[in-house]
Amino acid sequence: MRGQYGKERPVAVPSFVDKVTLHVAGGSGGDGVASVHREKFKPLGGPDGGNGGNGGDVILQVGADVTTLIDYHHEPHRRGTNGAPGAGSNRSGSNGEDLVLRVPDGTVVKDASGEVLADLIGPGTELVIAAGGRGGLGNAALASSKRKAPGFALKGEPGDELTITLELKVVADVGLIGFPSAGKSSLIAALSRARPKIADYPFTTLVPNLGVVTAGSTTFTVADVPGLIEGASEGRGLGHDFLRHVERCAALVHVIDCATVDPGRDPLSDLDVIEAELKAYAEATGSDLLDRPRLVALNKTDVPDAKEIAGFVRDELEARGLDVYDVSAASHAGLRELSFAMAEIVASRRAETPVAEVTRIVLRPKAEAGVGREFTIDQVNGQWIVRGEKPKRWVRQTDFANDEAVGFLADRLNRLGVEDELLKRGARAGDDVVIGDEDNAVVFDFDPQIPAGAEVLGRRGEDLRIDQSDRRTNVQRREELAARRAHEAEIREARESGRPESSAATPDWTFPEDDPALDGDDSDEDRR
Ligand SMILES: Nc1nc2c(ncn2[C@@H]2O[C@H](COP(=O)(O)OP(=O)(O)OP(=O)(O)O)[C@@H](O)[C@H]2O)c(=O)[nH]1
Ligand SMILES: [Mg+2]
Repeated sequence: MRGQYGKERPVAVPSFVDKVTLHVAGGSGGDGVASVHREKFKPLGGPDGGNGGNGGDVILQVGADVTTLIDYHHEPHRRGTNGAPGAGSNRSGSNGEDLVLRVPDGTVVKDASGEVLADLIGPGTELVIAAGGRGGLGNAALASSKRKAPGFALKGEPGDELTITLELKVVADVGLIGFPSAGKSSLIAALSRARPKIADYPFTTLVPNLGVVTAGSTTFTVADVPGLIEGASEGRGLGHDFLRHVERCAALVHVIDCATVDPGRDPLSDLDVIEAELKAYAEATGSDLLDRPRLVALNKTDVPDAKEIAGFVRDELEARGLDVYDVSAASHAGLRELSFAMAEIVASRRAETPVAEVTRIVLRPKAEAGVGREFTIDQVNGQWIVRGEKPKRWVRQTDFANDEAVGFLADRLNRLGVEDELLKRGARAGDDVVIGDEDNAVVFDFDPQIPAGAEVLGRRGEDLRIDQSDRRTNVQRREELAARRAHEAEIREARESGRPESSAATPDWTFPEDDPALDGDDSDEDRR
């Protein structure tokens, strides 16, 4: 819509949004880089590729001054900033910035299936809803004594990505409940500075209004929710949706219209209808709403007939154990007593409940492979499916265009015991081994004979993976070295004396000079 001067005219928008669907994604981690230090007269320096920065998280944070979710209604896609890639000369990429999404107190976070992930209460409370991806290691960080100049780097990982719904449950101390047009909005307007819409037709209030009331030394909040009618708990009228707003309240006030001219309605039956709705709601949702103390405000007593009706029902209500107040939102009669009664309940409830501490909630991915295990292997349709956080992550970090990087992945998987387990389970060479997310899986040919890493390939005839399991001590190494020297001397002697060397040519042991099992650094790169 364009106004007179071509400017955007403000479009009417709902001012209170209490339920939104949001798509959140952590920033991607930056790629590590493979680079070799270059200097004059030193053409082949060491690896100096820096690490990629971590992607930024998406964080939900309760803000004391935030009252609606409307911003997310307008912009439902949010993501953290990506980490920057590493660079040569050991320069790390910068980390992506976290994206902090401020939400109102009382925001319930659910996943796409409707499962509650968190209930965010108390200003400052935070939830890391989508973690950023880790940056990949550069080749400098991947170098080790067995892999002096890696020609590859790890890729940054994508951040978590998920669809959530945010639902606002008003966190108020006192909830006003009652039939449409009972005068709930009028009452909150008379008690506080809230200025809700008031009209003589039902369902004037469509979303809750909050007001702040001070009585004596207690300051508390009062929520005016949309009118309830019979069947509300089954979705009639405005339905379930707003009953959840009174769930958090310490006390409920029945606002009863004593001036109604509707046939078939009177204060007692109105109260019964509302109570039945609360009960049905509590049963359907498992809420403990029925435990809340109740007050009764017999409203509109400025109307003579209404004052009389209020007098008739008072005894009956008190006999039910209820605290009853004659009030008039119009003349403000009885409001002082009512507000002090509310304050008293609120104060005693506050004294019982300790102040909620500011919490930071971090959702960790559930251990996919089960407790205490790094991975699981299942056989499905003739394929071997390897599941586990680490294998999945390592696959994401691998640059499959680089053979050395693929070898490094195979090395890591073997160190974790994947190959051993596959052999144990009866996998044969040529079988498909699937690792990774369903839609992002990588299929390998199982080939247990081929040495894993590119550098491992450099030493022909040795299967280093066998040696890895039996770590040798330095004493053993020295002994083996001495044995090898002796053996070489034997061969030399044999050559010099013209004897055939065949008998001495194949020692029955191997001596990798650079045994990967002796590198203490492997665990560190595996943890990334
Ligand atoms: N005479 C009189 N009229 C009142 C009083 N309180 C509210 N009303 C009138 O009752 C009508 C309904 O008032 P609201 O405050 O909008 O009622 P509500 O309970 O918020 O209604 P919904 O939002 O539709 O559920 C309006 O016309 C008010 O002016 C009162 O104390 N005395
Ligand atoms: Mg209202």
